[in-house]
Amino acid sequence: MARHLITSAIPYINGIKHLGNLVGSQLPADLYARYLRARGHEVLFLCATDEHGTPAELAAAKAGKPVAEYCAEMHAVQSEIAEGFGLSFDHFGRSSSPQNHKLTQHFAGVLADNGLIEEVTEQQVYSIADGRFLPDRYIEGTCPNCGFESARGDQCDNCTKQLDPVDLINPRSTISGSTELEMRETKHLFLKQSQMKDQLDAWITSKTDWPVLTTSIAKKWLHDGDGLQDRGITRDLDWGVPVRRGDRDWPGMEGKVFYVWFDAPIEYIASAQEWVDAGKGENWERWWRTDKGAEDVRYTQFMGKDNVPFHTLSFPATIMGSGEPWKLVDYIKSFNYLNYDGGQFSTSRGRGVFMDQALEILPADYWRWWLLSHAPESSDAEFTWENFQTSVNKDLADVLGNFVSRITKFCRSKFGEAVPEAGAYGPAEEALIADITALVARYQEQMDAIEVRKSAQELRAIWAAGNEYLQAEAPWTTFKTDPDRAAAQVRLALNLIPLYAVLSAPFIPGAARTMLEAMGVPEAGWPDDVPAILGLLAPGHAFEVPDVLFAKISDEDREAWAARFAGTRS
Ligand SMILES: Nc1ncnc2c1ncn2[C@@H]1O[C@H](COP(=O)(O)OP(=O)(O)OP(=O)(O)O)[C@@H](O)[C@H]1O
Ligand SMILES: [Zn+2]
Repeated sequence: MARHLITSAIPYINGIKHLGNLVGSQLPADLYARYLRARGHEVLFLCATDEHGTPAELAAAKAGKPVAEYCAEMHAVQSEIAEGFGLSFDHFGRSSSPQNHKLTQHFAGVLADNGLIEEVTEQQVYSIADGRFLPDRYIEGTCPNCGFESARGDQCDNCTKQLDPVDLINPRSTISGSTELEMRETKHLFLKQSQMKDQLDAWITSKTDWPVLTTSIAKKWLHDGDGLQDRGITRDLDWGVPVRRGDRDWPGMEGKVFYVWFDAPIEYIASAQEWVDAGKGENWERWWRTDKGAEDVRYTQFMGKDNVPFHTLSFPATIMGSGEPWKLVDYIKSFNYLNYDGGQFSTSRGRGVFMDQALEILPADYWRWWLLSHAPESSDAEFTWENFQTSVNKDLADVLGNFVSRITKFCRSKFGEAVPEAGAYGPAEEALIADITALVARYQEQMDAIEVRKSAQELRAIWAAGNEYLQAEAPWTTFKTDPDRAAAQVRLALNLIPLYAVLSAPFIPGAARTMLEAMGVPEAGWPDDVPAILGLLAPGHAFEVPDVLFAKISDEDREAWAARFAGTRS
């Protein structure tokens, strides 16, 4: 047994996540966590909501709520939807937690003590009416390029030109509408990542088994242009972790908060503290401190490609720069993007299918299966309704669902709802057992390597082997001439159901539970010994024919959903 710490990139708080977010972070992390637990390992699987920053303030303002209240509500919403998708977090924390405030301030303090923080004076737009500095997104004006009147300080949404707030004609504050703006000096803290470039480079270079997507992004940031740059880690905002140097004030930094990307990864650690403080576990340090028991922990992170620079460079710079014995990540599994029907998923534009809507349409397992079996690993992937319909109908309904339904119903009609006793296994059965044993070994190999699509392929092959056996041996035909032989065939096929359930549970936990309960073995464990597990259901063992595991998606449903999700969410 090993100890595995698993974290998923923490979803941003400003709305319900789409299927791209899900497959790019939380879902594959859940797959891996469920698999490792099933293999008997000790797992701590953490996630949280990422709650600070300007977009949270803007979303709260749009909803007409104080930002703290908005975040608390959205956290509850995301938490419930995560449960709906079967995401098996040990804790789903909040980056706004007191634990994260304290830890973020602690890291800033030790980084400063180690000479890795620089105070930089900059010019920034200040709104006299609002009494505050304005982040770029809080300034609007006329685009100097195209004349669009609502261009933002960072970009014009009309002509897409990247802007600086000083470029805008007639700039105004989006908070008050005031045009009384001026440039003022403000001080910010910078993390001196450039000083740690060689150390980070050597560390990344040593990770020869990491996905190329992960290391190539890290190398690009390390070496492109002028190389790794220092990074501003503070902002002039109200909402966030107040800048303090450990538990001391930070002169000159009053009223400022840490930049959201500084405190968000620290929440991975704080979430473990929250987990203990919520009474769900003990001793978080044995997961996070190599001087306090974490030296044998294997730490795996999951995220989409845009998060890679922060996890391969900025967060490790924080950890290494602290000089304290915190656990560094051992493996970063990153994903390309899932696109939606010829375009991008987009939260801000409400484009695509969102997690709450998905669950309104179909149970989580349908989505989990499609998303994981089409995970954007080696390249971007695309969700289309045709592809979704085809996969669900073929893999889930025709292969797995049909197998379970066919054999349980046939047994009930000829032998009753108990495993038949007569007959002995012959060469066809021995061959199937050998095949399945080999396939399970391959499936485990892919799961161990976190090759998500390949794992799904191997699992599908295991399901298909059972179907092919039934097709070839046709117990319904055998029964007419040799009922004892048919009994033996049915016995083996019934025994495949718990095996399928346990192997499939990381992908489709709901259907797996239904299968195990129907077969009367709710606690069946991982098939470390496949031939032995295929004797789990002894002759006479009672079962029930389960309800339909997976319904087929009709053309009418597909067309209706495609139409419903063609536009944007209001
Ligand atoms: N289309 C996508 N496909 C796969 N992963 C994605 C996609 N979009 C975002 N991600 C990943 O989802 C995780 C959660 O993202 P987050 O909540 O920060 O939203 P985001 O990156 O702002 O995306 P969006 O603005 O589209 O919601 C991150 O790891 C991110 O890399
Ligand atoms: Zn413009």
